[in-house]
Amino acid sequence: IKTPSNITIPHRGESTLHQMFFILRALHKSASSEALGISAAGEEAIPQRLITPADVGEKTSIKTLKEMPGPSTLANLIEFFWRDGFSRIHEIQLEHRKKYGKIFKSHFGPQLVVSIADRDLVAQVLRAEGVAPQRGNMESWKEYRDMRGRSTGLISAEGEDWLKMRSVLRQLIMRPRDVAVFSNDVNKVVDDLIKRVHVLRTQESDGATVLNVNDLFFKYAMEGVAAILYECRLGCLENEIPQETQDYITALHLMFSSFKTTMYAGAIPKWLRPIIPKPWEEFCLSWDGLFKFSLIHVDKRLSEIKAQLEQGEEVKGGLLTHMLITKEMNMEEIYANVTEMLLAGVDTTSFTLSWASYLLARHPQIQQQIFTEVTRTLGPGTVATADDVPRLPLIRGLVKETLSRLFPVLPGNGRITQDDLVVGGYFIPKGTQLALCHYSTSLDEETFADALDFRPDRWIRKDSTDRVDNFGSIPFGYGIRSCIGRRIAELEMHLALTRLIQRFHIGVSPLTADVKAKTHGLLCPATPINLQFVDREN
Ligand code: HEM
Repeated sequence: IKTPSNITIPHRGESTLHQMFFILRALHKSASSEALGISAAGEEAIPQRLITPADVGEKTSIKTLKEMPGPSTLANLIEFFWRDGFSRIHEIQLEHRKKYGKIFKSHFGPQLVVSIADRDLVAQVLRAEGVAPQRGNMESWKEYRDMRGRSTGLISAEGEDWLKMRSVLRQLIMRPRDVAVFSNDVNKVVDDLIKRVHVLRTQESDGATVLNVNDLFFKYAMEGVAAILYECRLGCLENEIPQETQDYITALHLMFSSFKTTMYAGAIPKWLRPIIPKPWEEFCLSWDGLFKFSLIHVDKRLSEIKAQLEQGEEVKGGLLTHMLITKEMNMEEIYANVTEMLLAGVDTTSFTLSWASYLLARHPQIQQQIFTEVTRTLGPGTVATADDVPRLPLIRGLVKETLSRLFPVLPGNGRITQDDLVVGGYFIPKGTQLALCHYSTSLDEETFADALDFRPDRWIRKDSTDRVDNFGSIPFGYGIRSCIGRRIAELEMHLALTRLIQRFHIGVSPLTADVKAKTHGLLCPATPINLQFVDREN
């Protein structure tokens, strides 16, 4: 980015920052219906505006929410609080889909959630979205920001505020070609990932095993996304991690590891906070840590830019530089957005890489096919860039089969309806919290034959009409409110997996039994994945 010399750089004084947990938050909130934007009329609602079946192509007569099947409040309480349903949200989706059908309702205290577990109904809901869709209730996020005088970012913002920031950011990182320019930066991080594999495996007696690969991929994902967002390196993959980076990791872990606690931060009414202070305190503490880290890095880049301008030098840079120079967002909005993007971009990417490596290790023949494709396409030892990825359909298929089907890291998503709707023959009043059940749709045999099989080649298109992607698997969401970091995440995953497959034969360590998934905000491994990385002969 070239900067005209007359440009003034804003300083802080001038301006006022996939789990995942969007749907979990909605599911677990016990805030009042009003706060949640649920229609006051609730289940018994009579349409304010007459919606005819023809509006949505329905042929049957419209039923009310009261007629919709679903588990009772008591059954839900037992499921979630007694049988630890929080860690089995994905399995519960499948069970409820089987028991109640494509669309069913659940009560969580005063909160009504309508779950949609069908590809076509999900499509109908998302296609009917307005200009600023709402995912779920973000009151606790907003409360923290108001308390500290911070701005909302893309995840937490709504309405006009969201629309404004989204329109800035979507110009910058939504298309593959926007992020292709980061190939070299990401590849430098991949170099360090490979070096780290070498270091870690020497620490084990077989000289091949990397214990708990998610720890490695977490550091890779954080380093990769920060290289793009902050335009700097954090040292996550070094032997000695710098203290400020370590502090950030602690804050991030606090946010996710004490997931239930931080989730309850929003669920526990304010008047109960003096009696049960811990959830809210931890919630604030972890946000403090996340924001602090962003402030350090954004301010550092700002100082560098100012210094360059003072020297009369041309300012070149990436995403952050662009945001700082164009001033399309104020400083608080920049802090909030990089903070929320870093938060959204690390665990989502690292769990997907862990699951993809695990699947490769469990399926040596498929791994060999992918290796053959990579070697034939790139030639031995060539480092892939974003431009090569379209020529590596099995690498893309590997990510899709992992993320879009077997282990969708966000097993569900949410929407609050912004208009009265008829879905699946039921009238759903404006303001209803919907849960879109991606885990169950991604395993639906009607959409994916042999749905439980790991087949990256199912994603290879035979011709231009042969579209295998559809609403049965939308791991990054859909439409105007879909994941803004999708292309960044894909770049990081494609480049890392290609290089790992080129360099190593990945096998399951004898220390690893069958690894099951559990929901902990995101769909993550229930036990550590330990893998062997054996050098391939080139
Ligand atoms: C495998 C990796 C990832 C997955 C599966 C994922 C998935 C998702 C999903 C499902 C949503 C909600 C979309 C919707 O409601 O329709 C979302 C939103 C979001 N994601 Fe990601 N994500 C990933 C990586 C990233 C990365 C790397 C970043 C940032 C660099 C990021 C930033 C965001 C943000 C800011 C939002 C909120 C967008 C908005 O509300 O406008 N994500 N993501």
